[in-house]
Amino acid sequence: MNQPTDQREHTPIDPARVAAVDVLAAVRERDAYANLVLPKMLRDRKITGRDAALATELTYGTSRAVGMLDVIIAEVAKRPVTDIDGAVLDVLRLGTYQLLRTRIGAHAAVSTSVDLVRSRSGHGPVGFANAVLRKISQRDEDLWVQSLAPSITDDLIGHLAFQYAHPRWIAEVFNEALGGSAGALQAALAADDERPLTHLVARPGMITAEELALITGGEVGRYSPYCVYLDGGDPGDLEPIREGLAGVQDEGSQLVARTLAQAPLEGPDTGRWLDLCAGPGGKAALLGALAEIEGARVDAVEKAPHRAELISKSTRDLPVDVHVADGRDTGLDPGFDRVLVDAPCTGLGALRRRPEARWRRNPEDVAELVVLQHQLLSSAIELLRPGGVVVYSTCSPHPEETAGVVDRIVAELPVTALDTRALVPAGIEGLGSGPYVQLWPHLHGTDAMFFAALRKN
Ligand SMILES: C[S@@+](CC[C@H](N)C(=O)[O-])C[C@H]1O[C@@H](n2cnc3c(N)ncnc32)[C@H](O)[C@@H]1O
Repeated sequence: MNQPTDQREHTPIDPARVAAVDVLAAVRERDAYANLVLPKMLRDRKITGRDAALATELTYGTSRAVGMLDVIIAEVAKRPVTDIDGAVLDVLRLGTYQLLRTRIGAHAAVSTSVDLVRSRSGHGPVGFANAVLRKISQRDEDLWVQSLAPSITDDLIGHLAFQYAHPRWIAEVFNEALGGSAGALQAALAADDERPLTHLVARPGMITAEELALITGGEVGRYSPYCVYLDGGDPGDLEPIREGLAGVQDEGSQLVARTLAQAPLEGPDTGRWLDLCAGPGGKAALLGALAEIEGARVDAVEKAPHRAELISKSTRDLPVDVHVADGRDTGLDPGFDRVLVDAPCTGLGALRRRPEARWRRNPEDVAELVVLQHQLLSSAIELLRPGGVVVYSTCSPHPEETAGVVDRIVAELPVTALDTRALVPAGIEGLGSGPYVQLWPHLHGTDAMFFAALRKN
């Protein structure tokens, strides 16, 4: 059993809360990613079973809600959170999350938090932390939302953003992408605020989704023929994943790769496929498995060398050639039949899987990304043969980096937009008015992936 970092006091603190607060500190101090730090910490500290589940729920839940928790903490502490010592703030956030968003009793939430403050920061801030958390415990989440969120009648978007713990600008982007429907916005923010299922991909030709579901105890996915849903547990422990027969991949991403592999071409498929932004290799691995079945080969381009290495690992034994290059100037011969541009983007569609990301992104990030996305898609079309198909995708529903980029390219270059909705498996509802596809967590249970298929004239 792991022990708390400081044993000055007699109360042993449970390993789950110690791990959670250590991850929150890493996120705050060095911009770490909670979903990378926590699994490693659990393994290193041999935290398993219920303790691991609790640590995961507390860490990710607190990270997702942090902006909302901070407003409540600042109100009660009567000072901005920037004036609170970081180590104390981490514990206050963790304690407030437990009080407002879990079924953990108020006494346990407050007393474990006070113990954590004492063990990490000494006696000085104990009284302060105790008083703040006791006061927060006097109301439930709904009452805090009522008293601190913008008014529902004057500022509906601001209200929903607060209620579902999203920065306001992101709620505005979702609202625009959803066509201004308040009901849809509420559903989208609520779904984005929940713990997502883990999605596995059964690599075609190696294992079927049915076999993978049987081995893992998961459930076969609704839309992608390769998908299995898992509710909890560390997928890294699963044999089919360790053996490379399966991977972790959102079902929406699986549909993107499948669409590229199956889109109808004009003229024969000569077997030259390209993934222009391939790191860390999730889609390249699925494309590689599909290429093997079709007798094709995939060139996988990635600018960052360490991410290119990850592609090599995930595509070992598959017909995939990895190139460290800039997708805007690859040096590869043109004439590809199929090209994927899974563009670098804001990631606003995958916020539920990257707990702290919503509080890190800025609206200013978008303009620069849109320039890069346009350049990458132009380059892809240059590398494509006439009659070939390019699929442009983002894990974002932001109108500027999705339809905005594609519409401009269609107006500028000799390409025709295909009805991408017709290229996904039958029976997926809620794909909108087309021609592109926008998936949503609240409608499809996937990340909010956007994708558009274009054919070169
Ligand atoms: C959204 S991610 C791709 C995810 C990948 N397709 C997968 O499924 O695992 C975008 C990738 O593009 C890379 N990238 C950024 N700028 C690039 C450029 N100019 N040329 C090629 N790759 C680039 C990033 O390093 C990142 O790995």
